Amino acid sequence: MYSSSSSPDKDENDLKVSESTYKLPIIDLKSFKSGEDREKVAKEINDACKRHGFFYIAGHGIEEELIDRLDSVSRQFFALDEQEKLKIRMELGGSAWRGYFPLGGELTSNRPDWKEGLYFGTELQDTHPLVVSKTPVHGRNLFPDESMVPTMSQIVLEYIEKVTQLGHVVMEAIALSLGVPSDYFYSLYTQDPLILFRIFNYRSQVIPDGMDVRWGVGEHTDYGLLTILYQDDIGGLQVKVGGEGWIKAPPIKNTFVCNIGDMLDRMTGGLYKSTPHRVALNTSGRHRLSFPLFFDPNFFTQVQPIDGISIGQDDSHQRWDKSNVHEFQGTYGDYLINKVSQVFPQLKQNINNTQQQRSE
Ligand SMILES: O=C(O)CCC(=O)C(=O)O
Ligand SMILES: [Fe+2]
Repeated sequence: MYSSSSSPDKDENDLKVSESTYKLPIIDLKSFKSGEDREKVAKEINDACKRHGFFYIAGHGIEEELIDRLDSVSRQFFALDEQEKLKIRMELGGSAWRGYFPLGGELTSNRPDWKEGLYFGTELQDTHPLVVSKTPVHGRNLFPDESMVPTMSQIVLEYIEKVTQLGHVVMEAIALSLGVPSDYFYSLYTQDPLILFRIFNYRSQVIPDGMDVRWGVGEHTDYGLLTILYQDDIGGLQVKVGGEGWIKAPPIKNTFVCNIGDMLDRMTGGLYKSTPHRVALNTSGRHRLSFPLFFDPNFFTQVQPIDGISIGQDDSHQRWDKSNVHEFQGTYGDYLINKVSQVFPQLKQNINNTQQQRSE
């Protein structure tokens, strides 16, 4: 999830990406989940978040078989004719912000990203009060016809459910890593978290002449608390770590990549930074699939700094979006919609239309 980036012209795909032995840490959650060694894991998370804002998690308990099934139905979907895929295009999802967007349908840095994708979130029925009241980014998912991609809906919903549970566990570890009670985030922000889930396909193909495309996804930070990303074996994710420049975050079997978002940066007064990242153009000859799940504060909560943590310094001059996350006033929903409208002007339009209909 991202908004427009500064992406200066000198930022070519392979420029200054360190090939060195620098590695992001892998944190094994097994002993945290079993309760055996929570302090050790909390300490590792503390180090990782202070240094990079990115880490891998192993021992997460999500079955490989579920991920394989998700990968397989996603490939089936992206292999369909464009016409078929467009039957669930995002415009049909309205302000719920769900559905398919084609290649070039999302802008970063006012340039199209070289990816197509599917947008999902927590499944809410049309009768749910938040759907009845047309709350943005809440609603029913759009799935391909069962005859086209059998079982995709069940697999996606099962994956969202399980990775959301994992998100609660990682947030407990993050709470302990900050010296607050393990249920700190749950009790204040994530009892009913905002969950958005994407499936991206970064096609490996030559960019047509005249199209100004530089990245799979341009430089950005994520907006919420925690992103849990599964990526296939192709690679391309790059992370900007302080002092080191851009480094690669390659796929590691049986792990997820986690990174913290702007709201955790805000709550920790910048102690845990939301770290910029981007995805290089895919030239591997095979499609690259990635599956980020955004585990975010409840839409209606106002995200405040943790008691006792000093208010973060204004770092907007260094940030890709030139904004100051410490200064923001409003709910998480306000923050999100404002950001998202920059990449999907159409969503803002849908929300405005909905609000207008409501007031008529
Ligand atoms: O596809 C990836 O590896 C990363 C995607 C990403 O950064 C995002 O969706 O926010
Ligand atoms: Fe991201």
